[in-house]
Amino acid sequence: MNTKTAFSVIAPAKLNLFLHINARRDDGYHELETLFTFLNFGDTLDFSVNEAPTILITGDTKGIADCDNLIYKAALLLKNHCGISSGVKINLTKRLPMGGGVGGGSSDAATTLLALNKMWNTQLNIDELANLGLQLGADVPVFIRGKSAIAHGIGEQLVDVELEQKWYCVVHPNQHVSTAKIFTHPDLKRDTPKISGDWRTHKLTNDCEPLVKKLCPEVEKTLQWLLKYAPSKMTGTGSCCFVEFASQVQAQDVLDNLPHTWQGFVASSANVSPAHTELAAIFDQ
Ligand SMILES: C[C@](O)(CO)[C@H](O)COP(=O)(O)OP(=O)(O)OC[C@H]1O[C@@H](n2ccc(N)nc2=O)[C@H](O)[C@@H]1O
Ligand SMILES: Nc1ncnc2c1ncn2[C@@H]1O[C@H](COP(=O)(O)OP(=O)(O)OP(=O)(O)O)[C@@H](O)[C@H]1O
Repeated sequence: MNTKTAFSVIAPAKLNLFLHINARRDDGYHELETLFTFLNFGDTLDFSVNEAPTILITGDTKGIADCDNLIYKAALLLKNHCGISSGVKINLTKRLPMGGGVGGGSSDAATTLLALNKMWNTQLNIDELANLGLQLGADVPVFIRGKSAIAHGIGEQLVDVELEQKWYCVVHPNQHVSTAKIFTHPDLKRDTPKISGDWRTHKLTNDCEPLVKKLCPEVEKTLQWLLKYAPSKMTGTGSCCFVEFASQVQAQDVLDNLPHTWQGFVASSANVSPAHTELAAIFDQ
């Protein structure tokens, strides 16, 4: 049951509908141009009061130590930033593949910040939460702001866009791709010019795709297999690949035919993050 002391919230997946890398900065991060959308599919985080003043993480933590878990880090960051004495229990049901390019860890962190800001009544505004989130990862701010957007900078400068709702079949080829490994690889293409004018009229690619295909033949195989159905793309630094359709039936057909060695899911896109929609239903009634 959802009450204000015990409630569940989604940590949705994101897709990078394109991802251009424009330059490497002096601090090692990369200047990007990328289009983010959210999916109605993700992890579930259950929040409840902890009588002790500690942050307790349970569930599918898959061997991630508490001190490395982005959920724990997000809760601790907000607790320390706002001088909160309360604790919290957070249970994770993991559905998003780790190292899959669908932003699972970043989304878990963002949902934690958004939910605890309500539960602890810390009243930070979205800009403050996004700035805190950026300390945890370049992808966290878009999940905090919760709007489909084109991102610049390292992914934190966001301009909202309205996209048509689509259905996606997202396939995980059972490969973990390290974001850091791709961004430090000498063969990564890092010189795509910034888009001038309307992005919709440009050739939109994922600059990580050629390198990830080379390093990870299973990703190449997945992209090839998906081509039978529709133009296939990779999200983020991989390993997940996806195809886009107007209808759920078309996306489900791909999933139904998926080779057993891979996993996948079907989801629709949303211009507003489902985490925001769910939190509003719990707290803003
Ligand atoms: C590739 C994307 O998934 C696209 O949405 C994100 O930019 C990655 O976001 P993220 O996983 O939250 O990234 P972080 O945890 O901040 O960084 C992971 C690794 O990627 C590198 N990184 C990340 C973002 C960026 N714009 N340039 C980078 O070079 C960082 O140096 C780091 O080694
Ligand atoms: N709650 C969490 N969920 C998933 N990964 C976590 C979490 N906390 C820490 N991590 C670490 O973060 C790493 C990246 O996980 P994540 O699932 O966000 O990758 P990703 O989808 O490729 O991300 P991105 O698209 O943002 O690069 C994992 O390999 C794991 O070690």
